[in-house]
This record gives sequence, C-alpha cells and structure tokens, in this order.
Amino acid sequence: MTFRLTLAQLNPTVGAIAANIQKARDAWEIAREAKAHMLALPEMFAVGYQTQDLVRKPAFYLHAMRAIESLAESCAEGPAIGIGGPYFDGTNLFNAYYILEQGRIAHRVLKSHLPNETVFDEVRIFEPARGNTPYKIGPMTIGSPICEDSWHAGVAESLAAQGAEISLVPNGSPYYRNKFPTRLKHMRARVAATGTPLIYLNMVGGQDDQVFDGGSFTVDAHGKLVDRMPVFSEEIRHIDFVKTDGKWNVAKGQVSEHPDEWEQDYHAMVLSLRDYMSKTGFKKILLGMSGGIDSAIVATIAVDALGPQNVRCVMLPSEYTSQGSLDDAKEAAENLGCHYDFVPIAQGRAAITETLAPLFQGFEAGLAEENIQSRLRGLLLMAMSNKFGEMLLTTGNKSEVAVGYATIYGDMAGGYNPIKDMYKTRVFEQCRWRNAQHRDWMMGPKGAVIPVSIIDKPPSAELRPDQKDEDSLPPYEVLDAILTGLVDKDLSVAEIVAQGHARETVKKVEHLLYISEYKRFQSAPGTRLTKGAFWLDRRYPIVNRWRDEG
Ligand SMILES: Nc1ncnc2c1ncn2[C@@H]1O[C@H](COP(=O)(O)OP(=O)(O)OC[C@H]2O[C@@H]([n+]3cccc(C(=O)O)c3)[C@H](O)[C@@H]2O)[C@@H](O)[C@H]1O
Ligand SMILES: Nc1ncnc2c1ncn2[C@@H]1O[C@H](COP(=O)(O)OP(=O)(O)OP(=O)(O)O)[C@@H](O)[C@H]1O
Ligand SMILES: NC(=O)CC[C@H](N)C(=O)O
Repeated sequence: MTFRLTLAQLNPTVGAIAANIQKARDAWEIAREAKAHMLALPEMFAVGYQTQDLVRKPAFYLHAMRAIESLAESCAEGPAIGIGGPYFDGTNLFNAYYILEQGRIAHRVLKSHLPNETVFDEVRIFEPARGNTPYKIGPMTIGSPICEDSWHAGVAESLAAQGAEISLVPNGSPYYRNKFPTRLKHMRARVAATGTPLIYLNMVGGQDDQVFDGGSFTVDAHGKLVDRMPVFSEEIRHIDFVKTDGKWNVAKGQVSEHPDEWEQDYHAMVLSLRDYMSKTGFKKILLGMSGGIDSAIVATIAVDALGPQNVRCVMLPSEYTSQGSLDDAKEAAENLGCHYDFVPIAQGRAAITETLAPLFQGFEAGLAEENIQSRLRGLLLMAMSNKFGEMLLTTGNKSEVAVGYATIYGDMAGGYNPIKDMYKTRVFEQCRWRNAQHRDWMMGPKGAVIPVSIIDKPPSAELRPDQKDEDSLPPYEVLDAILTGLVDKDLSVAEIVAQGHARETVKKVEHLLYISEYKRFQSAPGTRLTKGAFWLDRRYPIVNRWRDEG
C-alpha cells in the first residue's frame, strides 16, 4: 500500500484571501497531476500569518470560512486538501486546520497550545481546543498538531493513541537565527513518543517584521531526517509512504543543505524587504547614501531584493561631509548599478538657520543645529518619495536603535529598516560576506560591491567636524556585548559587570537604552533576525523610572 502527500511550502499574503486560495488551488492541480492522496498547506494559509487582530473581525473570518468552503467545492475530484484558516463555531474563534475532501469540509483540527511569547499573542485572539481526533485520507490515518502543539508533549501523543499513523504538522514558524535545531529537537521528541513519522510543513515569506523561512522537513519513525526543503523559497514536494508490516514507512527524499547563519540572515533581510514592498504595493526604493557602512549595506540589500533599476541612492552632503564619504557613496552606488543623485543641503540649511536666528539668538550652537542636517535630509528624501512614488528606507542598525543614536524625524524617517535587528559588529562581517558571496536569489551584481574603505573606516555621523561614533559611545565591540546582555539575554547590570565590563559603561548603556524607548515606539518596522528584536519580542514602557541598582 502506498500514500503520496504533496507539501506546498508557499508564501501567502495576509488578508489576500482570494489570492491565497488561488495559490492553494494551483498547488492542488500539481498534487492531482502527481496522483497524490493529499495536498498539505501551512498553518493559517487561507488568510496569511500573522493576522493579529484582523482575524477577530467577524467580516474577516466569515469571508475566510466561505472561501475555504468554496475551495473544497471546486476541488471535489482529486486529492484531499489540508489548509489552515480561522474557524468560528458560533461562540468561539479557533486557529484551525481544515481537511477538505470530496467537495466538502471533512474534518477540522483546532489548535490547542496557543503561543503567547516572543512575537505571538494567540491567547488574546483564539480559544484553545479541548481535544482533537485524527482523520482518515484513503488508506492512512493522520494526526495534525498545529505548530505550537508539536512543541509540547500531549497533542501528537493523544492523536497517535487514537490511531494516527503519521503526524502532519502545519506551521507558521517565523525565522530567528539558528532556529532549525530547536525545531528538529521538538519534532524528534514527538516522534520518540508516538513512534510514527512526522512531517513538519512551514510557510515562507515576509510579513511586516517577521520572515517565515520554510525549511520544511520529514522525520521517519526512528527520528532520522529523510527529507528537507530549502529555506526562504517556495517549493512543492511529494513525500511517499509505503505500508509494510502494518506501519507506514516514509521513502528517503532529498535533504537540502541549509546555508550558514550569515547567508540565512542576509536572505531573511532581502526576502522581508522584497515581500514588504510587493505586498504593500511598492516597486521602488530610495535611501540617503552617506558613504557609511549602514546605508551601503541597506542599499545592497535593496538592490538584491528589487534589482538596481528600482533603487535610488541620494547623497545629501553638508560642509562636514568628507571627500572620502563623497567618493565612497558614489562608488558603492556605481558598483551596485543603481541610480545616484547628488543633492547638497547647504542652501536649505542656511535658510533654516536664518529663519531660526531671531529665536536662537544668544544660544550656543549645538545639537539643534546638528540635527537640522539630519532632519533636512529626511524632509528632502520624503519629498522625493512623494514625487517619485519610491519608499524611503531607514538605516539604523540594532546598536544605534538600542541607544537612540539616530535623529527622530531625521534619519529615522522611512518605511522599513532591514538592518534594525543586526548589531553594528555583525554589519561589518555581513558586508564582508556579501562582498565574497553571490547567490541566484540576489538581483544585484556579483563581487565586492561595498568598497573596502567603507568597511574599514571608523563610523561617523558627520554632523560636526571630526565627529566619530566612539566619541559619544563605547567601542562597538563593547557596546554590542553590553546590549546583548541587556536586551537579548535579560542579564542584570551586575552580571554584565562580572563579564568584565566597567560598571559606569554598563550603566550608561542601560540609561541610553531606557530613555530611547520613545524613539523605537515611533520607528519603522524591520526584519526580525533574533528572539530579542525590538517591537514584539521586547515590549517596554516608554515612561520608566526603574534602573538596575545591582
Ligand atoms: N521620552 C520622550 N518622549 C518624547 N520625546 C522625547 C523624549 N525624550 C526626548 N524627547 C524629544 O526628543 C528630542 C531629542 O531627540 P533627537 O532630536 O533625535 O536628538 P538626540 O537623541 O539628542 O540626538 C541624536 C543623537 O544621535 C546621533 N546621531 C544622529 C543622527 C545619525 C546618527 C547615526 O550615527 O546614525 C547619530 C547624534 O549625534 C546624537 O547623539 C528632544 O528634543 C525631545 O523633544
Ligand atoms: N551625507 C549624507 N547623504 C545622504 N544620506 C545621509 C548623509 N548623511 C547621513 N545620511 C543618512 O542618514 C543615515 C545615518 O547616517 P549617519 O552618517 O548619521 O550615521 P551611520 O549610522 O553611521 O550611517 P552610515 O553608516 O550609513 O553613515 C545614513 O545611513 C543615511 O541614510
Ligand atoms: N505558529 C506557531 O504556533 C509558532 C510557534 C512556535 N513555537 C514557533 O515559533 O515555531
């Protein structure tokens, strides 16, 4: 006896119900061609993921439920379909996995464990299931724990006890660096307890800050990895089973190699930006190109996401802009093959200074004057955005975003920030990686596109003569180590001091971190690369008088 299961590792769009259903239908045609018994789609595929509060709207979930019903009707003859979507039972809303067969909804699995940590808030949205049963497709009985359900003992085991011969786990599992071993560990624990093969099916694609990385895989009844799909790309794959001695054995498939963390982070940033653009309806990007490393890597990510013809780099020099910065900005834009504009801000700045002169008389020049440069750049770039219909990118790395080292309503202007969750020390290494590597999913040119002089020079905001970031901040190696402790590991000041850092420096960084919460609250979203990303992973009050006295 045999069984063929078609896995659709596809990229849905939140709210695009008709388009998602059409994608499911197209995949079903492929499964039917391949004579599969069943097509499986990821968690919440019908509506995209995560829908947040949108799915609580009755008009929305009723629309989705109607669309799933009509998918069942239009796919009556051929493989069964498993598809994630919301289900309202007249009283409560559930995160459900629908099984469609012979023109109708044959079964519904409801999610039991609602994730409520990191970026998840499902307790707020859904009601947990109380018990589920397996379903039968042709000769096979299947249990479907939904995503988080398979990270805990209980659901898969109960389904197996009720006769499930394999576990098919639909997921909406967002990327963070080096997550795969954690997923594999949880799935192997389920397999060890059930003694049945397990299929882990994830979606791909960017949704706001989150990136779903795919990497779907199959583990046999002994816990061996027998099939694995690539990360960050759509793919449809057939998994074959043969029944011998009363047990389903999964045939050995193709175990795709997964790239290292540098490639995965870079791919996550490219895909999240590309999807953010296409899913919000933008085709073109612009950014301020300073000759520094942050704007250089953001321009490179933009070019790799959309192609050089869709990226405009604008140098807006002031009198503090060095010749080195002018040369580097131009060279990087030329290497990338994108449009380059040169828009000096001196005249505009003089006009603003004159306008404010009567008010500012008697005050010493300082931060206000420095930040006018950044704000004027923001104003000019947003004017270009309005005129050309190009979305402005903002370029602060995680170190700067953490300590508020950016000007609000100035260089913080912009709609998306691909490097928001990448510390500065990693930005340097990531640039070296991109200069040395090229992949076919990159739409930009091969080679050392980021001039070495940009990577090697000391970072500076160039808002006053001879300014260097390290005049006001600790060296980035120190800053990033302290921030990793405070932000990502939730360590106390005492614990970070015990790692060998000066208490005064740790306290200064802690102070900057807490007082800049207001800036992050008003900042653009950006690619999530870790479990400690600003926005949903770490939610802090803006008004906060607590300081760690330890
Ligand atoms: N809690 C709060 N809630 C609401 N608003 C608050 C606030 N605290 C201050 N403010 C407001 O914020 C203003 C201060 O913020 P802001 O104007 O941004 O100024 P500020 O944070 O003081 O300065 C920006 C810093 O970033 C550096 N910088 C600028 C540009 C680029 C880069 C770079 O390397 O990329 C670095 C620059 O050298 C300077 O150290 C205050 O005037 C005040 O009105
Ligand atoms: N002369 C400039 N021309 C165009 N854009 C600029 C210029 N100076 C700053 N910007 C914009 O403001 C952002 C912040 O730049 P700034 O030089 O202050 O610090 P940074 O964080 O070190 O960034 P970078 O490494 O890109 O220079 C830049 O990434 C760029 O988008
Ligand atoms: N959608 C989910 O239930 C995902 C939760 C799960 N722990 C994950 O991140 O993979």
